[in-house]
Formats: sequence, C-alpha cells, structure tokens
Amino acid sequence: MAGVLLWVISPKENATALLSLIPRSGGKQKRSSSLCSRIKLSAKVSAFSSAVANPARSSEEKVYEVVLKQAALVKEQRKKKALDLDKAAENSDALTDWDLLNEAYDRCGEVCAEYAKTFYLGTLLMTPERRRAVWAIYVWCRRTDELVDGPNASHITPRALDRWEKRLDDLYEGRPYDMFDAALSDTVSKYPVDIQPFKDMIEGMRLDLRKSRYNTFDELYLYCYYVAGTVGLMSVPVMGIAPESKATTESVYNAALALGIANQLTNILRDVGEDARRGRIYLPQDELARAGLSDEDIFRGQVTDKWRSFMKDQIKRARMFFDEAEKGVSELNAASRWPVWASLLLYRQILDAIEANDYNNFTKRAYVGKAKKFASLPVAYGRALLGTSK
Ligand SMILES: CC(C)=CCC/C(C)=C/CC/C(C)=C/CC/C(C)=C/[C@@H]1[C@@H](COP(=O)(O)OP(=O)(O)O)[C@]1(C)CC/C=C(\C)CC/C=C(\C)CCC=C(C)C
Ligand SMILES: [Mn+2]
Repeated sequence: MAGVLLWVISPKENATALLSLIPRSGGKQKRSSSLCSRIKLSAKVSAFSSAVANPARSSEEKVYEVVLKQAALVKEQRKKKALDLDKAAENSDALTDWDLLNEAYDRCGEVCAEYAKTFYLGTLLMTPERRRAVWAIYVWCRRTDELVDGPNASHITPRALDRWEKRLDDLYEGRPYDMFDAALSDTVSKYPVDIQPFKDMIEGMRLDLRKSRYNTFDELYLYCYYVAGTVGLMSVPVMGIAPESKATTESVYNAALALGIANQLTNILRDVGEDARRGRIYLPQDELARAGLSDEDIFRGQVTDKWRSFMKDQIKRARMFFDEAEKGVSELNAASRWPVWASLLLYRQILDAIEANDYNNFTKRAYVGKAKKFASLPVAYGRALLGTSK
C-alpha cells in the first residue's frame, strides 16, 4: 500500500508500467427508463427529509443515470447468450503474460484475505475467474480509501487524487503501473465494468478532503454513492446475474447500489464519535436541527432522549436500504450470492449493536461478535441456496 502513496505524491519515482497491454472487450450502451422501484424507495426515504422543495434533480436521480449506464453494459452481455464470461476470460489469458498476471491476482487475494477475511472466505465459493476479478476490484477500492484514510493521508492533496485518476484511466487503456493495477486492468478488459463508478469513488475521496458537513440527506446520499454505492456497481458485472433470473438488470443494479448505501450509512452511524473527534459530522445538518440537536451536542457526546430518538430514525432509514438490497441478492449468480448475503447480514447487525449499546455511538464501538458472525454464515449460505425470481 505504501507504494501507492509514493506514486501519487511523487509519481516520477514509481511510474514503471509492469505489464504490457491487455486486450479490451467493448460493450454497446443502451438506455432504459425503469425508474419505478428507485422512485418507490426515494419516496420512502424522502419521508425523512424536510419538506423543503428541491426543484433541481436529486442525488438519487443523478446516481440512477450511472446505474442505467452500467446496467445497459451488462444487459448487452447477457443478451449474447453464447458468450460464456468465464470461458472468454480464460481464453484471453492466452494473450497476456500468464505468470505475472497470476501473481498479480494472487497478491490481490492476499491483500483481501488480510483486510477482509470473511469476505475473502465468501469469494472462495465463486468461480476462480470471478473470484480473482472481485479481489482486484477490492484492492483498488482499499487503496483508494487508504489514500485519504491511511497513515499518510495528511500528504494527500486534490492533485494527488488527480494523479490517481490518471492512473485509473491508464489501467483502463491497458497501461497498468503496478501489479495490482495490472490485475484490475485485466479484469476490466474481461468484464463489462464501466469506469464511471471508479471515477466516482475518487470523487468521494475528493469530497472527504474538502467537506466535513452535509446539509441534507440528499448531499449525504451522493457521498454514500461515491464511496460505497459505487462498489455495488463495480461488483455486479463480475459477480454476474443468474441466467435464469427474470429480474431486470436495472433492478439488480438498484439493489447493489442500495447495499453500498446501506453499508455506508451504517458505517457513519457506527462511527459518529470517531468521526467527530476528527472534526467530521456526516449526519445531515437539517435533520439534526429538526431533532433539536447541534454539532456541539455531538462533540459533547451525551446520549440523551433526543439523541436516541434521532438515532432510531437514522437506523430505520439505513434498514430500508438493506431491505431494498435484499430484493436483488437472489438474482445474482448462485456462486456469488453467499458473500453478498454474508456481508449484508453482518453489516446490518451493526445497527442492532448500536441499539444494544443504547445508541451510545460516541464512545462505544458497535461491533458484531465472533459468535454472531459465525452464526450468520450458515444463514447466509441457506439464503444463497434459495432460487431467483424465475
Ligand atoms: C444485487 C446485490 C445486492 C449485489 C451486491 C453488490 C455488492 C457486492 C455490493 C457491495 C457493497 C459494499 C461492500 C460496499 C462497501 C461499502 C463500504 C464499507 C465502503 C467503504 C468506504 C469508505 O468508508 P469509511 O472510510 O467511512 O470507512 P472505513 O473506516 O475506512 O471502513 C470504503 C472503505 C470504500 C472502500 C471499499 C472497500 C474496500 C470494499 C470493496 C469491496 C468489494 C469490491 C467487494 C464487494 C463484494 C462483497 C461480496 C461484499
Ligand atoms: Mn476509510
């Protein structure tokens, strides 16, 4: 991870491309207009927001455009029934440097195993091709987050993030800088993963550099999309939609987006105290004010009835996003469902843990204990076995 920092801070010293060009597979894009379930969730969620009219497009509408674009890319692939992604992936390996590429993917797997053990275990059920592609995406996300959250975050400037984005462009064009990039470069050449969610995640990191308050849920929603909803959009093209699924591609992407948003909202609710100690308050300012709370209340960190009631509403909204996500998991390829269910069940239990801590997210960290974690894995497995909407 340190290498990334060196590179973005001082690119010249480290700018050696390790692997040569990797073939790209294209994908025609087609638009669709099924906003239905998006709007339903939007209506439910905005019941929490103020009555302030928002004549401009909401963040949800803007984000939905990315969802449609990514869904269209995948729909195109699904139509090509004869194309077996795993086979295509295997065949195009013949054109690249096998050993280096395999090593690059293995290293991604190692990083993943170290930082996210449960998730790593879950990926072992996937086909080898899909598994290693998800690892490559995971590592890129982890490195991106490390830039602004890691030990050297204080050295990161907007220009450093611009260089990271340039590096992303390069790897998409088959010019990776290091072996982790090479793995991702290979992945995006084989699966219909659009570059936009990756760029948007970098945009989320830019926001973290310049913004420490969110006026409304709409603003927060966009941030959550940038740093977490994007992960869902990056992952589904690799995890794959079950061939027998009758669900629309857009609805599956909606669910994936919802899972990212739900996870990030949960992160935010869990880390209120920790973030406040870094001068950050992600909770929407207008909702805090309506609950009779201010930044000072958060810095003071006292669990009052006002706070409990405010948190109950926040938790309720996060759960709504988890519910929305649930609708899509069974539509994924059978082998990809288990890690997704596991992550959904585990993350959602953090909300239960906040409740169990009597809403003290100022000084008590809500976490899911080992026993509960292990108990969730067979539950996730059971759900993964259930069929799709066919
Ligand atoms: C149909 C359907 C439901 C499909 C599933 C789609 C899917 C796989 C969604 C994944 C959702 C997910 C795991 C989102 C990640 C959310 C998250 C925790 C984002 C974190 C951002 C910044 O947070 P913060 O800095 O506040 O918190 P920390 O203290 O740093 O934790 C991130 C850290 C961004 C970076 C994200 C990652 C490193 C995770 C990347 C994960 C993958 C690519 C694999 C996803 C696959 C599974 C099975 C979970
Ligand atoms: Mn982080």
